[in-house]
Amino acid sequence: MLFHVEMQVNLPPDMDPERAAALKADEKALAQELQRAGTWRHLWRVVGQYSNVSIFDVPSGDELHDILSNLPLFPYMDIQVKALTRHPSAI
Ligand SMILES: O=C(O)C[C@H]1C=CC(=O)O1
Repeated sequence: MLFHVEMQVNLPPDMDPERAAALKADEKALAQELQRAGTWRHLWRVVGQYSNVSIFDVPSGDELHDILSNLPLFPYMDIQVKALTRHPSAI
């Protein structure tokens, strides 16, 4: 199943910079592992925002929830998910 996921990152302005850098490095490593595995199909930056638009390919919403809730930045993100299905006019 494909899912369209928007993640808005809201790190507290007073977060320790070393803690923020460590979270971002951990997030990057996991994001790249999931991309290599074909699970995180697309990852795009939204211009002018600390947010991304992503496409995930996972068997179920439960599995997507597990992945998203285990992201290091999860406690600091607002996430919106849309399940996708094939458009009848798509070629
Ligand atoms: O930067 C972001 O959009 C948040 C998150 C998603 C992938 C990653 O490395 O960080």
